Amino acid sequence: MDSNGVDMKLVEGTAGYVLEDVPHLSDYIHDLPTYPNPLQSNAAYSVVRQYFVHEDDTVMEKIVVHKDSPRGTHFRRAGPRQKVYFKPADVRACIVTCGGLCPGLNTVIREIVCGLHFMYGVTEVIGVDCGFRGFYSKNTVTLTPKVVSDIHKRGGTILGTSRGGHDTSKIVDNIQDREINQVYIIGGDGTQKGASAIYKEIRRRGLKVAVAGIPKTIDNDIPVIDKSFGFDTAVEEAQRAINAAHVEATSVENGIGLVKLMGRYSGFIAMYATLASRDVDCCLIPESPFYLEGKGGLYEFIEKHLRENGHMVIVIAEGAGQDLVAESIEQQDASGNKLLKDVGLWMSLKIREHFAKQRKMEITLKYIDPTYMIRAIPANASDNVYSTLLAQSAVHGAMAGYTGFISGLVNGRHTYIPLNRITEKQNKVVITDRMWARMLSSTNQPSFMNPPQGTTEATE
Ligand SMILES: Nc1ncnc2c1ncn2[C@@H]1O[C@H](COP(=O)(O)OP(=O)(O)OP(=O)(O)O)[C@@H](O)[C@H]1O
Ligand SMILES: O=P(O)(O)OC[C@H]1O[C@](O)(CO)[C@@H](O)[C@@H]1O
Ligand SMILES: [Mg+2]
Repeated sequence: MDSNGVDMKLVEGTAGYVLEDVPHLSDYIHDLPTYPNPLQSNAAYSVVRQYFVHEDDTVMEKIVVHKDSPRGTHFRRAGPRQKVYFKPADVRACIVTCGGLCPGLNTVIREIVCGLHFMYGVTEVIGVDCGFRGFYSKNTVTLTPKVVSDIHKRGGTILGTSRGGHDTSKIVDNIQDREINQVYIIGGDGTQKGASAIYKEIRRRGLKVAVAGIPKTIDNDIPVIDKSFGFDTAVEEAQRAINAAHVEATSVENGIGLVKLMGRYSGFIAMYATLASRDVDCCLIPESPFYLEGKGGLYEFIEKHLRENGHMVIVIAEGAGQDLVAESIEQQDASGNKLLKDVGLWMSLKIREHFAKQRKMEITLKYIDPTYMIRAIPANASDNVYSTLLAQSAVHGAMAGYTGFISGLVNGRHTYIPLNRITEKQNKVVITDRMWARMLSSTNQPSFMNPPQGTTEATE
């Protein structure tokens, strides 16, 4: 049993080989008919040698091994199978998008619709309006290749999205009422927990409905997968804000450019944007606590840096330093996520206040908050390709009868990962790993490891 009380499908082999397999409709519905995969007669694919994925193909989770290491955990390789468990004419698919926006959402929607249509001949695809609650409180939209043909060029999601409103039983009732038999759920960690609940309820009711998740998270906080779609686009867009901060900071005496980037619990966007830019002198993320006052603190670093260089750029992830920003009431959004205090604004006030009080140095600070600008844009070329492949993998998986899975990239290979595996924990920057060290050595910022006594607490 996993921590959510779901049976894990483990297959063990020699030398410590473990396959963490994904559920299949035939696990709980017996004697399901199968059909030849229509791709066999598809003009585009029929010429491709070994187009179908071999039953036994799996992908290793850890690829750095020692001579005597066990072979370890593997995931099923994604891709089309020889046999499918749905007759195309019988498929009635739906797509829903939940949680915050992310570049590439429309591409995933487009490619699920086009993949189903052009690869499998499925014509009935509906879009659920505005997230999970759309299953029972909104109308649906019909999705055809024509409707979605150019949506990948637009940011956001044409279906709309929302937080909260997940009522498993009502959602599954609706799936049953509408005779939907493939559910594609695009969203982050919360959404995939919702997808897992839907899958379990569908299985409890014994329905022939495949549930496929496509992980979406601009924060890159989904574990196991190499990275989430839209992440690169967001990092790229963040460069524009950092460049502006740099231009502002270098154009005045003792200029400071402060940029706040997304990252609720995970600082990947801030870390990668910093590494990409090289103009950043200090990067602050939720995983690495910092302090302001005293020896080794942020103020000391700023002062020293300004004296030596005359300007500086600071990038802060929205979830960083939340313990420092004093406020009494903790608030949550509709999904139960902690509502963050505006650390960027707070920090800009604190730095200004500190230097004004100290009277040693006059500074000019410009605060740039591009929060929503980095996620409300269309995917760049590489994220478009990535989103396309994730969507196609999800379609192949659902057609092959797999369920309760997400399609995800593991060590550069497309795989099917059990839903429960990615909802158990969040992916975070490990500050004892080499990537954080690379980042620190690019900025030369303090590690903030040894706060002097009495300076770590909220300062107001
Ligand atoms: N534990 C859970 N069980 C069932 N549904 C959940 C759970 N957590 C969240 N959800 C539902 O999933 C949807 C999206 O959740 P949330 O707002 O946390 O965004 P997310 O998918 O984590 O995306 P992101 O955080 O990247 O914006 C909401 O409709 C919420 O009700
Ligand atoms: O304002 P919203 O839509 O709730 O989204 C903000 C949150 O969404 C995220 O981008 C995750 O999708 C977080 O980084 C951020 O805290
Ligand atoms: Mg989330």
